Amino acid sequence: MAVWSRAVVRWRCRATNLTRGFCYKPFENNLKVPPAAVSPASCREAKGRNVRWVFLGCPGVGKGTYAARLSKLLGVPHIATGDLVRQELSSHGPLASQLADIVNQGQLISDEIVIDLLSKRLEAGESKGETGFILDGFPRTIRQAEILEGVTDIDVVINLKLREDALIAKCLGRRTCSECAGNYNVACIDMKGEDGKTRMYMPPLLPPLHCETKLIMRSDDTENVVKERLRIYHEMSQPVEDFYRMRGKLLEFDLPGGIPESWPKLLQALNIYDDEDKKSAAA
Ligand SMILES: Nc1ncnc2c1ncn2[C@@H]1O[C@H](COP(=O)(O)OP(=O)(O)O)[C@@H](O)[C@H]1O
Repeated sequence: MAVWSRAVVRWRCRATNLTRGFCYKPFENNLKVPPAAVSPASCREAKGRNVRWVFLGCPGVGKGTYAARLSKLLGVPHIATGDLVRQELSSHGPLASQLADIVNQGQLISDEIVIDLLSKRLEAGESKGETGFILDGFPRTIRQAEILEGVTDIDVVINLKLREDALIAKCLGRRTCSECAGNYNVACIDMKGEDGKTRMYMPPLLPPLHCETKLIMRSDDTENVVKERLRIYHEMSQPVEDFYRMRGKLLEFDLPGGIPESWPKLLQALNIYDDEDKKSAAA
C-alpha cells in the first residue's frame, strides 16, 4: 500500500480513539474569538480535558515556545512536526538526505511524508496512553488541514502573529544547546513603532552559563532561508488560517512582546486562569 494510503488508514483508525473522551464542543459560530471551546477553566480543570489544539503562525513567531508551555501546564503532548522532521534528519535514515535539501531550501516537505511522520508519532503516544495534543507546525497546507479535520475534532487553533521584521530577527537569534536541547534566543528586539506599527520589545532569552559554549543554530535559520520560509508560509499556510476562521475555530493572538508580557495574556485569551500565573510567566 502506498505511504499516503497507509497514513490515511492509520489516521482514520486513530480518529476513533482520539475522539473518545472529547470534552469540548465544536464552535457554532465563525467569530474572531472562539468562545465555547475555551470556556473558563482553572489549570487543574483544563488538565482534565483532552485538548486538541493547533498552533499556527509564521516561522519564528514562538509556536514552539508557547505550545511547550501550554503542554506542560495542561499535561498534553506538544507535537511539533518540525521536530519530527529534524529527528528524521538526524537519524540518517533513507529519507534524511532527501529531506535535508528541502528543509535547507526553506521548502515544505510533501504532505504524504509529514503525515506519515505525524501518524507514527501519534501511534507511539497512543500506545503510551497519551490523549489529546497540542500540534505545532501542522497543518501547513489546506490538504493537511482537510485530512486532520476528517479524522479528529480540533477544538482551538491559535494563530500567533508578530511583525515580519521581528520574525526575521527572532529566527536569526535562535540557539539550541547541543547537550541539553534547551531553546534560547540571543536577539534583543527593540523595534520602534514606525509606519503605524506598535513598538515591539522582546528581551533575549539567554542560556545558563553551562550551555553558553554549546549553542548551535538550525541550518535553515539563515536570512535567505528564513525569508523563503516566510514567503512559503504566506503562499501555502496562510490559507489554512482562513480554513479554520471559516469554521469558527481560529483564535487570533497578536504577541504584545516577550514571554513575560505575552504568556499571561495568552492564558487569558484561552480562558485559562491560574493562581500561579505570575510565577510561570517569570519562569
Ligand atoms: N506540516 C509540515 N508540512 C510540510 N513541511 C513541514 C511541516 N512541518 C515542518 N515541515 C518542514 O520542517 C521545516 C522546519 O519546520 P519548523 O521547525 O516548524 O519551522 P518554522 O520555524 O519555520 O515554523 C519546515 O521548513 C519544513 O521544511
